Amino acid sequence: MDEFTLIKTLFQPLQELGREEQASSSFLKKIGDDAAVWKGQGNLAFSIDTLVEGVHFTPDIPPDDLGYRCLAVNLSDLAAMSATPLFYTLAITLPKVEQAWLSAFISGMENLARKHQISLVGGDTTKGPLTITIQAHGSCPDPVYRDGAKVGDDVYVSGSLGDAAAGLKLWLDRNTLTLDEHKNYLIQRFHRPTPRVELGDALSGVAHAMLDVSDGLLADLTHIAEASDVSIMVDAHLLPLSDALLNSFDKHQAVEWALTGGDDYELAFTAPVEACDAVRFLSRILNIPITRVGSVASSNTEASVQVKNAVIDVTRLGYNHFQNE
Ligand SMILES: Nc1ncnc2c1ncn2[C@@H]1O[C@H](COP(=O)(O)OP(=O)(O)O)[C@@H](O)[C@H]1O
Ligand SMILES: Cc1ncc(C[n+]2csc(CCOP(=O)(O)OP(=O)(O)O)c2C)c(N)n1
Ligand SMILES: [Mg+2]
Repeated sequence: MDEFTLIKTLFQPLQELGREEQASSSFLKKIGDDAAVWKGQGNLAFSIDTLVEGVHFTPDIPPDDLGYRCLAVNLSDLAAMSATPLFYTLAITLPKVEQAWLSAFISGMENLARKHQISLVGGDTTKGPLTITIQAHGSCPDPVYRDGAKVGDDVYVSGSLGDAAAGLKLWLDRNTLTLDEHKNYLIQRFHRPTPRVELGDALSGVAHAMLDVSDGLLADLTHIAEASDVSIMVDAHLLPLSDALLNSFDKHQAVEWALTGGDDYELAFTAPVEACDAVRFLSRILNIPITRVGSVASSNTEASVQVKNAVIDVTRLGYNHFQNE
């Protein structure tokens, strides 16, 4: 059973058991998007993600980068809902308590927490194989879901794609390479992704559907296609590839990573053609590149994502825990 079948068949049924179902509907969204949305005093979005040594990061990642990364990937999920982060909880499992390592880990986390002015409000600490789980909570007056894509929408992504997958490769091979400025930039993009919090917030009322790119652009856009019952066409010629990536790897490799590599934590969203000026304006005032990479078509058969002009054979759409199990 693959990751998403497992979630759908085993975990999703548990979402129906809440007391609130009988009273009035207090959740705008439970399982199935980048975060759940609770409609209390204003909407609260909350999202949880775990990072496991050897799966999400290598054992020798600098601990300050790890602290930063753990919080960043969770804030990215809030951004993808157009939520503003408020507070977070942390569950950490450590093989041993090493003071210097922990101080560095905390400083990396603190760096990002200060930037977004969010406090840690609870958690859990245990001994065992290094694993970090963060639940991030945010206010969400006007959430953007995955299911709102409309036929004719343009499809956009923030920043550049493929950098993180390249960064992982370089980090693994670093002892056999000379690391120049470009290669160090790519490693940094893998270890310290930038959650697009301000952009996610600003896209509420503009984007029809949105998510963050964690597994790979094609895998993640498939979630929008399925939730919205549309097909998405991505033009590989339009993919935003950084100078650092193009300077360090050949074009085929760059395109493959941009389409399927994952770990970039950029936002992918759809918006109506009329919103094109608004998107351009946001890109300029926030100083974040935003690139149109395709469009939304009706799904005559099955909702899916197609790629044109791919210079590579697309054999997998992205990362999937338990793929082929
Ligand atoms: N063990 C679980 N129990 C309940 N819901 C889950 C579980 N694992 C994943 N989900 C839900 O499934 C959806 C997809 O999860 P995931 O692919 O991890 O999203 P993301 O890429 O945004 O982190 C989300 O709504 C998430 O909350
Ligand atoms: C050491 C290492 N090997 C491989 C990867 C690649 N990788 C691992 S998990 C993953 C997908 C994102 O993780 P997931 O747990 O699915 O995050 P979510 O989609 O829930 O945000 C990717 C691209 C990595 N980040 N680190
Ligand atoms: Mg997740």
